[in-house]
Amino acid sequence: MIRLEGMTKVLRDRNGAQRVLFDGLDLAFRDDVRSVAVLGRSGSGKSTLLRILAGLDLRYDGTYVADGRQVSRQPSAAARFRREKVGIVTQHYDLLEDRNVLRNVLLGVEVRGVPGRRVDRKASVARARECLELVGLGGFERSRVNTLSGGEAQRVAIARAIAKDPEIILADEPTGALDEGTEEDILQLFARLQRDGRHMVVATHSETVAQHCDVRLLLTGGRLVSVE
Ligand SMILES: Nc1ncnc2c1ncn2[C@@H]1O[C@H](COP(=O)(O)OP(=O)(O)OP(=O)(O)O)[C@@H](O)[C@H]1O
Repeated sequence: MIRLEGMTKVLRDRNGAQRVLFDGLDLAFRDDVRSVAVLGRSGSGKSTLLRILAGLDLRYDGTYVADGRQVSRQPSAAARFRREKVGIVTQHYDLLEDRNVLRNVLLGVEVRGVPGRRVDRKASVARARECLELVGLGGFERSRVNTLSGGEAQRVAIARAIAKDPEIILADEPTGALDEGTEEDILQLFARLQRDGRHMVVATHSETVAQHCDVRLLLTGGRLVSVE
């Protein structure tokens, strides 16, 4: 489903010095693998890797293939790929504070809308409500985003990411703000999405989250290595 080959990315720090973040990194899902946990020290590049997989960061060398097709580094093609295939839970949630919870999740549903085709607003609202129920936030539809706790905001971000039923779900520390019970509920939801055929890449520092993934990889020295 997802394959990265020889991915190299070089950064420049504030002083203009070069730093090789990814150095010929390879990543491939075996047929039986639905979820991959990416572990690694702070600053090793986990979020950057997810941004590349999402088609948000296009400045790298190497090959990225998803669903048998090379993902273009041309911005509009990458945006189309993202719109059609990817749901992403970012580390800082990136919710829009001027919209209520329902409208934030609706952004995830309607982003898949094909340009020129009318959006079925009623069906979109029903889907957004369903996703809020799935993350345990039924009843929060009208809440303002800036009144939410960290864990509630994180679950809104998860609801938005899964709302369009994407083939690839990318999640950056998706349970970092959740208590143990809520984390377990979200991990069960992720397991269900995988049983339904979705693929996930999860960046995490949590051993619990990593153990719920099929494969665990450590990002170190600019490459991914297998860990138990
Ligand atoms: N646009 C950029 N320009 C320069 N450096 C960057 C840029 N984006 C990220 N970095 C640097 O790249 C490194 C990797 O960052 P990234 O956020 O991917 O790490 P991470 O493994 O997700 O860290 P954490 O576990 O703390 O979230 C960091 O040292 C960061 O400062």
